[in-house]
Amino acid sequence: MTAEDPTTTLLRLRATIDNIDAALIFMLAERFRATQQVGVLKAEHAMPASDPKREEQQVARLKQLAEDAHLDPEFAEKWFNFVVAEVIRHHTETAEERG
Ligand SMILES: O=C(O)C(=O)C[C@]1(C(=O)O)C=C[C@@H](O)C=C1
Repeated sequence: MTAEDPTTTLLRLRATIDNIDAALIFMLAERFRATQQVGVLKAEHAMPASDPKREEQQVARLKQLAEDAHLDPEFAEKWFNFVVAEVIRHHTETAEERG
């Protein structure tokens, strides 16, 4: 069996990366669609934008999942905190608009 040409290998791997990046964008869009509704619910019922206890549970769960998947748990936590900071920013804006 002949080895694959390095350029072909690179292109093949990049095609996989592109598919995964596209899936991540769709997943993130769905997540933000859900959190947008949470933001409206919270604003309408005068609930606080953030819920640190819930975040603690999410981080613990995601770090365990990351470990199981051989992904750096610290990276998983950083990713989560980055996304949640944006969600809280949206919630705060929604509360200001509706409050
Ligand atoms: O579950 C909530 O209460 C949300 O507002 C969603 C969410 C999240 O993005 O997962 C965001 C902010 C909260 O601090 C906790 C979780």
